[in-house]
Amino acid sequence: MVTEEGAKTRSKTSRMGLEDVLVKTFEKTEFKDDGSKPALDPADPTFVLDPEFRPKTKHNEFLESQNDQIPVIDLAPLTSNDEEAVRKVIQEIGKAAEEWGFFQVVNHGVPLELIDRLEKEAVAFFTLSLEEKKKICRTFDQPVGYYNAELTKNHRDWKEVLDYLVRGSVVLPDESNTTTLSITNRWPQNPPGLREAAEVYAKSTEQLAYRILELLSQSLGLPAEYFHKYFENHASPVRINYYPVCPIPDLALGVSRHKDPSAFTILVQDEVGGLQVRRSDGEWIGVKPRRGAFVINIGATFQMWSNDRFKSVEHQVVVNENRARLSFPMFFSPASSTDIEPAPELLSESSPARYYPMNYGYFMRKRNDGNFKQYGEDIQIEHFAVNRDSAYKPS
Ligand SMILES: O=C(O)CCC(=O)C(=O)O
Ligand SMILES: [Fe+2]
Repeated sequence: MVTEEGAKTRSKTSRMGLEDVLVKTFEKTEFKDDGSKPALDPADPTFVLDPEFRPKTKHNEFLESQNDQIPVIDLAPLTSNDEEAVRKVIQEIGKAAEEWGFFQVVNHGVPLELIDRLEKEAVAFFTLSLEEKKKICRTFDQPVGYYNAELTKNHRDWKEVLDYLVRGSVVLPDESNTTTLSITNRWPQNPPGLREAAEVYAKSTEQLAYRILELLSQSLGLPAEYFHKYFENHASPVRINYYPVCPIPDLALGVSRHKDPSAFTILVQDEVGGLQVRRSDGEWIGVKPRRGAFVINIGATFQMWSNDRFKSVEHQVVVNENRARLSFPMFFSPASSTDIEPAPELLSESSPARYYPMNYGYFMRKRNDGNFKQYGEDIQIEHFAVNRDSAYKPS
């Protein structure tokens, strides 16, 4: 429900461009200010999805055939001097980004202990009382911290989150560059070790993200550092997702179907399972948990940069009645001032640009507006497609 207050804050949001910071939106529904309630109330009808959006397969159902699994890519050769093996990794990554838009990486250099440590701290945090967690509740002026009322594509998610920025803080200009907004991570007092575990995890994941960025560029035949310049002021968020046990797992989703707007997302999931990817034939394929592996998925930004060679693919999260689930996505995103367009080096007469340039900050703002049904269309990069009769076509 969007209240009058929600409408007010929405326009404030547009003005400030807060969405540039967080990939997902915030403060779209009001908190029930009742610390004694569970963080998610199964009696709340907003969790019940229309039949067409409900999950078709369970969190722990996976197809057996290897051909039905998203590719698993071993990054071990990157630390060797074996150029041929590195070339093979680049090729595999490019192929996975083109065919699936999703892949897993192993031997990636992020120590397993960092993941285990963050999992332990995250469980300690999310099992605190709602009242305690809400002490660092996300607000408009500080869109980082705890939240339990997120919508994805206008559907309520069965999840709690703790959002923070990889680089700790960011100063954002507003649209007219006259005022700035300073956002700084907010950490709970309890558990005392969460902050450090989260910060170390973010730094280590950021290094891996740069490595993946380079490999993706190389697979397109571009220099490894081609896209680095867009990330100098990146404000990529990490999201600690906690999906509590859900008494209505056939009716609700942890995260409804969506595509990420990031360049790509780099995610660790625990052993419970629940992430599902929509294959080109429409089938939802479960991503089998692999201890310590990172799941990488191409976001809208890289699809555009690659002029549709890479695919940004829909995914969703299925919850279950027996076990809570954790996942830690980092949405590796360019600075909000970046204009995204197909890389000119990839274009030719026979392969012209499929998109008009799109400002990343603008894209994020519009995505946010789209989450309020009455305010805006839920835009996708397709709205910037050259052959579409698009409202966003430059005049
Ligand atoms: O929890 C997951 O596995 C995926 C979460 C996700 O897709 C998102 O937060 O955008
Ligand atoms: Fe996602």
